[in-house]
Amino acid sequence: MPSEKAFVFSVLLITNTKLMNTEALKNSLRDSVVTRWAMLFTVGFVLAANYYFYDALSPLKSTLTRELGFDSTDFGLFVSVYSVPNVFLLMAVFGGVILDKLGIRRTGFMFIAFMALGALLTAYGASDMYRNEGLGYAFMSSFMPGYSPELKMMLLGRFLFGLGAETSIVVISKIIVKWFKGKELALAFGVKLGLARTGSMLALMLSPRLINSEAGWTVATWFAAFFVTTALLVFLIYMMFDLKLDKQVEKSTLESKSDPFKFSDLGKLITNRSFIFVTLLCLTFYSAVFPFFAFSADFFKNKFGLTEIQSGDIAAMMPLGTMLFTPIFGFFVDKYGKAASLMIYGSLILTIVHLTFAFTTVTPYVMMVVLGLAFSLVPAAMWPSVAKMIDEKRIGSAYGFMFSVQNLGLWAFPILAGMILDGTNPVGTESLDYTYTMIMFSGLGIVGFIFALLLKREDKVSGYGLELPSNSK
Ligand SMILES: NCCCC[C@H](N)C(=O)NCC(=O)O
Repeated sequence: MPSEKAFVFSVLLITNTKLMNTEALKNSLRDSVVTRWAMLFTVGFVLAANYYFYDALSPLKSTLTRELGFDSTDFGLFVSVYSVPNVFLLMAVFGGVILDKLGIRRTGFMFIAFMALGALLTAYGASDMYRNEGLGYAFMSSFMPGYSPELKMMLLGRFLFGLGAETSIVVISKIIVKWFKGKELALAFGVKLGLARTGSMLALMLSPRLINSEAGWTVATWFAAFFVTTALLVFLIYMMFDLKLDKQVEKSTLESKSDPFKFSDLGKLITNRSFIFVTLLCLTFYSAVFPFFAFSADFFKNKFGLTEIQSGDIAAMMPLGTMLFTPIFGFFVDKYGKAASLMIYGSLILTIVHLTFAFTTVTPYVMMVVLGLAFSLVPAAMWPSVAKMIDEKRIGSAYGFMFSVQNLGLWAFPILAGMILDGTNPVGTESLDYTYTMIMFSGLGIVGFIFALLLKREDKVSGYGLELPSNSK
């Protein structure tokens, strides 16, 4: 019968197409171990440049005071302005939404370009060229006389850098999910973070050495800015591979584009209790780490009477530790799970380290490595856990939302740390007392610990399987 034949023919056709699609999927670029790890190292370079620039001026706090007249509050303001676009303009949220809408290539390029522009402007603001009545100097001198024209130009640069930097991290997180979901996802996140921390470590070690260059201390800021500009070029290489993968996957799976973004999606995020606890842990934990890290070299210099180079080297112990530990914990999470428990241990260790810094003189070399342990446990477990709670199509918006909330802390706590320092140390004090600042960071650690406990308890109800290995979910 013709209708029967037609039915059998269509069943055969569908089965055959499905088989072909599965075959093509198997052979897509992401299935080549070498290619997907090469992609990770390519975007890891962009991340390393991002983190390098973020930390490049941290070991130069006293140089900024000497050369540009910054006090601790100015320095805190400079560190925190990075977060202003992400908190007050919700740039990381919009960046995530734009990412889910426009895709990885266009969003990535646009936001890394912002990073490069911001980095170049910051270096320009500190340069002799600008300070000798260069372009924009007169304008920056014409308002808010309480703030120097150098500080204002550098704030503008860091604002633009922050606007690009956070969204570019969201883009890179989505890239990792795209290439590694269902494979060694947590390990990939661990290596990605290890590469990012390489940037921080290099910044802490190189910047205090570059300020002694014959061409002057600003070599340190220009070097950082050119590193970021190179990252923009490196991202172009990634874009070519991303395009190729999309063509393969489109052909083979007839996969629909991601659904258009709806604001109700944000509503879904903020009513997901596990997501809320992980976001609040992200806010408190990172507020106790990054703002502390920005002041850490100056803290060691003041508390232990060290030079700029020695203090930078000690501060660099923390990212050095994380470069080793984060991939190991990532591997552990993939294989054995226990992500929620690792976040609890990480928060506890963080609190103990800060209390030790506040009240003892235990050698900072050891404590910074221990801090590196805490700073590996939580990130290695946290970021892949989000991919278990949230659908891949919404992962950009989810990471963007978390980053915006986290940036509230990265904005407020450097300013608070600077104000506490200026407030508890009379003007002209030879060595700054950091005790109260460290108590503030310890308090954040304790609150983070509570959110980590709540997250683990909630996981038993929600069933996302945070305690289970990666491929079992
Ligand atoms: N580069 C310093 C700020 C980065 C913050 C970023 N939103 C983030 O959380 N990255 C993950 C990490 O563990 O570094």
